[in-house]
Amino acid sequence: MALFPARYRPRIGVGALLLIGIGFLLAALVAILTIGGAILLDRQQAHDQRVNAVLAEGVRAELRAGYAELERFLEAREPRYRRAHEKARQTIEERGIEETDLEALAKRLSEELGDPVHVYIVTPELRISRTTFEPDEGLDFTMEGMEDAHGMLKTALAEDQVLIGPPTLELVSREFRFYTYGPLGDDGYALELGLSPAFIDEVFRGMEERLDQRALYEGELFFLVNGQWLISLGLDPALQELNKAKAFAEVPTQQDQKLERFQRAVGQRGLYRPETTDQPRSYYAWLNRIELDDDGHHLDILARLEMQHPGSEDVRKIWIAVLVGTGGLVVLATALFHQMARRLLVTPLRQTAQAAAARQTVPIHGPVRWIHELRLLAWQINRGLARSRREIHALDQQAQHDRLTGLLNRSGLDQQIATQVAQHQETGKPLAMLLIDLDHFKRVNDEHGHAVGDKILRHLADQLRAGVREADIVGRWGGEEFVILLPATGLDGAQQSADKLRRALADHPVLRQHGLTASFGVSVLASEDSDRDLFERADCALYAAKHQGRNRVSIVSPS
Ligand SMILES: Nc1nc2c(ncn2[C@@H]2O[C@H](COP(=O)(O)OP(=O)(O)OP(=O)(O)O)[C@@H](O)[C@H]2O)c(=O)[nH]1
Repeated sequence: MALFPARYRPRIGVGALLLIGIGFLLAALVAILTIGGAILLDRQQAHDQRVNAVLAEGVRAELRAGYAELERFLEAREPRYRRAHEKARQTIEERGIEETDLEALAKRLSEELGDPVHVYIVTPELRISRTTFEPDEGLDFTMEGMEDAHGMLKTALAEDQVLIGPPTLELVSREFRFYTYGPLGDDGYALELGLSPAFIDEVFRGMEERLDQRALYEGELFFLVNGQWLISLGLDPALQELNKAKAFAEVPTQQDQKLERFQRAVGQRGLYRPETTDQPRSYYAWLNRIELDDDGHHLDILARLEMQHPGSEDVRKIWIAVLVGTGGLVVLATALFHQMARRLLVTPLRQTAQAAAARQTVPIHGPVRWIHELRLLAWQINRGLARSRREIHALDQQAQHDRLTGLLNRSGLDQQIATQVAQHQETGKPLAMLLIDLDHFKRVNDEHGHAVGDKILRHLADQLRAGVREADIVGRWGGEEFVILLPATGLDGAQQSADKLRRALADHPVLRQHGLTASFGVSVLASEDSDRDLFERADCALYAAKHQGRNRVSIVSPS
């Protein structure tokens, strides 16, 4: 059998409702995270592009500034430098550059200038070597690390990769170095090791593959030889004296912490922002790596950038917005769920419980109509209520009726008498009572047994019921004694009715077969009477009828 009648067929269940709600929430979360993620990605890409742009322009500007600074520095030196430079240039031009041997060149310069010439060489291992060429002395390459540098320099010169140009004397090798010539205080002249334009070109060739936009830039360019800090390209104010070589040598130990950051940037080969930096807008970008020789010597080029609006700030703001959005959505969804649960479940359940407690029918409308479980609950409660009403009614009927005759029993009669008395008091209409008792019924029981007695009682009841009006109330008071209430009937009418019944009983075939008759006591309700008064007077009348010989009607009217 189906659980529900067709008209109660379920529409939507609580489970489905929850699933729909959770599905909606998840979909919203996925949407928010997807959109947020897309925006984040977009911003991140925009940020990377901005960084690349500032790198491209910034690095170029850095290089230009470095050279300009160097030139200004050299040009601003004392006239002695200019004179020395000019003299050196003329010397080399006059004699040509057949001698590509640095030692020979330095020696010749020394002799021409009449002053000592110092050669500073920075090796890839960052060892600074100084060799002094006195006008009349030979070369001394006995210092530590000189052999390597000497070899490289010799090669560069041997390959005729030497360039002379103003304002400094530059001996340029395509490999990685240029040399500047300048006065060294009162000690003579110096050849300094630097970087060639060809080398810078090589740097850019690598970089330009990665950088294609231009933007404002503020920062520095750095070189890292074999993973160790070398120097920024622009002239450091601290290095503006001619003892630069000494400063170069001291840099690694002074910049230990900085070096660590660069090394991390090199390790990442990309944009790097130190987590613990005291400059939150500083970035370090790895640009390129140049292999210096076959022995693994290499040079990394790095840039430090100052970003006006660090991308990470932007990204962080978006993340916060996404998180706040998600949190807000969760709060909103919770409030929505709460409202839904209250409207669709809690309130209908509470109303259902109240209706059930008051034994009232649960109305099936609104959420109760639409939600499967509520509908089932309401329907079952209503069905149970209807059943219990029927049962209560049946029990009530049972409690107020006589099982043998089906007439009202004493309890039922009491209730009817009270009702009729109340109506009488209300309407003023008369009320009569007949009290009927079989005569010598004991004899029948004794002679024929109780079963026959019962049968006679049932016949008597039928006869009484059949002999009165529809509105009259017939009941069994107990034993063989019966009561008939006659609403809207006065004493005369009651007497007539009693006479008629008495005759009918006397003529009843079954009663007559056993020689049975009945005595009647009749009375009417007086206005000041209670229920009890009416019955007692009827009982008195019955007693009188019995006493006067039975099979008669006796009347006791209110005094
Ligand atoms: N068969 C049967 N007998 C009943 C029932 N209730 C009462 N009686 C009998 O009714 C008889 C009443 O006897 P009594 O009170 O002496 O009255 P009576 O014999 O009718 O004599 P009077 O009333 O004086 O004429 C008793 O024998 C009861 O057992 C019943 O439900 N069924």
